[in-house]
Amino acid sequence: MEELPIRPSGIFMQTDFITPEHEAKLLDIFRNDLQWPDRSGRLSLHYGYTFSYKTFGIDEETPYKPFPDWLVPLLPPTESRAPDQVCLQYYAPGTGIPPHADTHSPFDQLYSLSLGGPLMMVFRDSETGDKVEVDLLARSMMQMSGDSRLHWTHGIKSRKTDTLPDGTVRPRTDRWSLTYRWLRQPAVCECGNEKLCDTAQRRNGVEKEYRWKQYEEDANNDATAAAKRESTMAST
Ligand SMILES: O=C(O)CCC(=O)C(=O)O
Ligand SMILES: [Fe+2]
Repeated sequence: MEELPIRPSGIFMQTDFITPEHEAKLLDIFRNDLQWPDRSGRLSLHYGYTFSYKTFGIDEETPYKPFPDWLVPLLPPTESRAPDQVCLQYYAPGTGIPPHADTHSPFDQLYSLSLGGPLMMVFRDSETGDKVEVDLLARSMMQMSGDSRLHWTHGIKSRKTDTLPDGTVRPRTDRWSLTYRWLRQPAVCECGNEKLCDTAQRRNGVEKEYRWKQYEEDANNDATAAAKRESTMAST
């Protein structure tokens, strides 16, 4: 994987992680074989361990969901072990995900594989507010580490087109992503960023109710209420 020569630092990308033929087979499985929640907005399916936002550890009440056969060849080979949690998400054209930093303390490495239509992800520096768009091309595997993982938020605007740097307006089409997470043991982060880090906030006694925390709980619960809330959040 190659680090992108941009700010934020720490974004590693491998384009063409799989072949177009392999991708076509996966999209066929996603479209025809999987049981998706029956609602609008971004849809998620979870594999592996479910995370508990009460204990900040594995949710012992939810049984481990083994990785399906189609998922095994898609695990990042650059890590020494398989991820603890994988989330498959579907974005219909116009659907996004609010800006957030995935919770620091429970999770360490973070990867995302893009399939189907390309779109722009927006990274935002939590200190300066600077924004940078990164094009998530089909079949590319991205690792978010360092600043891009800890000190910048990431999100996807809810819109039907993206404007490329050369001015081309590119329509969105159906997109799927796989997000891979590894649990951090012990569940503490030493980055010290009080705006984005839940460990730093807890130590300073200022745990705030950020919208992205609610988003992560929603992603785990797949509640219908979450979809409603998100449709209002995403427009802000
Ligand atoms: O769709 C993606 O590529 C990333 C999704 C994301 O940010 C997340 O699930 O935390
Ligand atoms: Fe994320």
